[in-house]
Amino acid sequence: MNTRFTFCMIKPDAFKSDTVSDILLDILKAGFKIRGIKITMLTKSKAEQFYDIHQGKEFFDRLTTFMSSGPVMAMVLERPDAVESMRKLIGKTDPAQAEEGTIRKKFGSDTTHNAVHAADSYENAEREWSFFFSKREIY
Ligand SMILES: Nc1ncnc2c1ncn2[C@@H]1O[C@H](COP(=O)(O)OP(=O)(O)OP(=O)(O)O)[C@@H](O)[C@H]1O
Repeated sequence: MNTRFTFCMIKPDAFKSDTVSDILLDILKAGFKIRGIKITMLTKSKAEQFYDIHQGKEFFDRLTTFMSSGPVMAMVLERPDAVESMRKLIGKTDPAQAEEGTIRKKFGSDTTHNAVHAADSYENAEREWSFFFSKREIY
């Protein structure tokens, strides 16, 4: 298993130029290299596929409607211990409970509009970047 790579996505609520650039700065300052980057918009059905694991949960429709409501920035990131480092950098799911200085604390509003997604395992990271990138789009 390669522990140098992870997947991250800036969600539609944070897709404003100031916020995007601040989040990118936080990611770069944490020592990540950007190996793939793409701005796209998910259809409702693509968002449902991406969050398939949450099918049936109370928030599933809210989450997938929000995720298909505007542009997202998908990224493949590299640094040692990539998944753990990125999860630490984004903070807890609910911005109100996220640690000071984390991306969700600074830029998220609530549990749905929480600014960023980051993969929670190396297996999921690969599944998630394959959803957005072909091999030749990762440098
Ligand atoms: N109770 C909830 N109410 C509303 N939205 C929720 C709730 N729990 C999770 N979500 C949404 O679903 C996403 C995925 O949930 P998960 O439990 O995987 O959290 P996470 O791993 O911190 O977030 P992500 O997968 O986006 O990085 C969350 O980021 C959030 O946007």
